[in-house]
Amino acid sequence: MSETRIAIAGAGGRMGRTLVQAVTETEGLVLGAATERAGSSLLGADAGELAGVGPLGVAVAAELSEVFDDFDVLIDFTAPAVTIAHLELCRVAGRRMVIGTTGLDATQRAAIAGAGETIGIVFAPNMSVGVNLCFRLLDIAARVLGDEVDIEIIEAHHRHKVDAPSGTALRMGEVIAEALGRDLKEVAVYGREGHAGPRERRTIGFETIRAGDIVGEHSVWFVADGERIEIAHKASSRMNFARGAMRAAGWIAGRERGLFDMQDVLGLRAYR
Ligand SMILES: NC(=O)C1=CN([C@@H]2O[C@H](COP(=O)(O)OP(=O)(O)OC[C@H]3O[C@@H](n4cnc5c(N)ncnc54)[C@H](OP(=O)(O)O)[C@@H]3O)[C@@H](O)[C@H]2O)C=CC1
Ligand SMILES: O=C(O)C1=N[C@H](C(=O)O)C[C@H](O)C1
Repeated sequence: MSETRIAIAGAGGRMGRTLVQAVTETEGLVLGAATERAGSSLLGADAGELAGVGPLGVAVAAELSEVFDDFDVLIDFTAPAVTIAHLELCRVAGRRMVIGTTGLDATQRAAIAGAGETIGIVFAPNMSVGVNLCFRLLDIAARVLGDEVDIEIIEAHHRHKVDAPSGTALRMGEVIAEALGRDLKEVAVYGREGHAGPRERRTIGFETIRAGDIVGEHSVWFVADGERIEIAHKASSRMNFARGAMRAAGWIAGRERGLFDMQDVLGLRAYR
């Protein structure tokens, strides 16, 4: 069987470097291309050297259009505007995508859904198997505990993270709200300050911590009078996300079109 050629966008970033390393550790995948922003000091560097795995013979390019002949699946963990620009290029060129970027607005998410009618896309705010298992556990907890508990979602990330709450925390809120028949847009409360008033049972609270080098921590509290259930995930390495992205890339390589997430890749929908 032939290998799937992977392109990594943002190959010099925190996730980009980890993704390049993960490609070299994954059977059936090979690095075909790597990109960085135009003007970056990293252009022309060997992507393997940047990732600390030794030379791979793939020079970092400034434009995706320069390397279209060199890859089958683009893995994009960059920034919303960058991802959307890449999306349009991949849609026209017929290249599949794995998108891990968070912080996209409703219009940008709709663009991804639209492109899924033409190309295969896996789009997920967290590619770790553990977090995706947590999504299923949260669905069960919310259905069992229902309106008898107050629900709070607490997330912590490194000081460089630019979007808040994290994409994972928001997805956790969506999973819980859907299980409870609530609309997250109506019940979400983001941080509290001043005279916030007593808590309303149906609200779902979000608290955000940004500090140091925390890779990514999420904790959901279901609090009743006299007991508290916590469902928590703590990432101490970005390799968990990268390995999930590799599974997604191998999986989407075999699908012509459609928008999917990690629940599809991992077969977790069967547990709903
Ligand atoms: N789904 C998941 O499992 C996970 C998702 N994420 C998400 O991934 C995204 C990236 O996170 P992280 O790696 O920490 O961020 P970084 O800022 O470290 O990486 C982003 C990289 O993209 C580069 N870049 C900017 N513009 C372009 C362009 N036009 N073409 C190619 N590359 C470009 C940046 O370069 P420069 O710095 O020079 O601008 C940078 O190197 C975030 O949205 C984050 O939330 C993170 C971890 C897991
Ligand atoms: O920016 C990060 O680092 C991470 N972002 C993702 C998110 O916003 O949920 C996933 C992970 O927690 C790391």
